[in-house]
Amino acid sequence: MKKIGIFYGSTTGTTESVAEQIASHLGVGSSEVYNVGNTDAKVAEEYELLILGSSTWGSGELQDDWYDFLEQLAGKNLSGKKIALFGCGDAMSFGSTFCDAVGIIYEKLQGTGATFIGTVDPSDYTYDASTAEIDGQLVGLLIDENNEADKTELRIQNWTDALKKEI
Ligand SMILES: Cc1cc2nc3c(=O)[nH]c(=O)nc-3n(C[C@H](O)[C@H](O)[C@H](O)COP(=O)(O)O)c2cc1C
Repeated sequence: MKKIGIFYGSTTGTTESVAEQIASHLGVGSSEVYNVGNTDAKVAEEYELLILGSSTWGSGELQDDWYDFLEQLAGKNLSGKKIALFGCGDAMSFGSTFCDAVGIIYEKLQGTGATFIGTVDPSDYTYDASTAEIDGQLVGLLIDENNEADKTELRIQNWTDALKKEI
């Protein structure tokens, strides 16, 4: 198994909780789970697989703590590393910007040389639009604790099972 670091930004704790659940499924210790609000992006260089998670705020914007971290990360050479994305959002109240932060991170890190893994079939979701959907696939795991909390556990289980096969 490759060395995995999980990096999240979370305003009310939802994405933090999902990050912890992902860690537990992948056997990643709590010392490898980082809040981007108090972490130097240099830490990411230590890992072979970066699992990056952000909730979406405003109207389709990154969670606040992500801005600086993402800027720093985007300036790095991440060739040879893999990146898997996840995010939390609300498909009922924000159906046209559902989990857009995931799409923002995906776009921003395109020039880093990293390989993205962990795409998800969108057919299990109902939303109007999301920048996380590219070419008919979601570029990461989307979680909606506000409306579909009952699906969260299985979504995390399926995603982490699939990730294990890609790493
Ligand atoms: C003011 C406000 C704006 C939001 N904007 C969006 C949005 O554009 N898209 C979306 O999918 N969710 C949006 N949400 C929902 C949050 O992303 C969701 O509640 C998430 O679980 C919060 O995660 P966190 O506690 O980890 O920050 C918004 C919530 C609030 C209160």
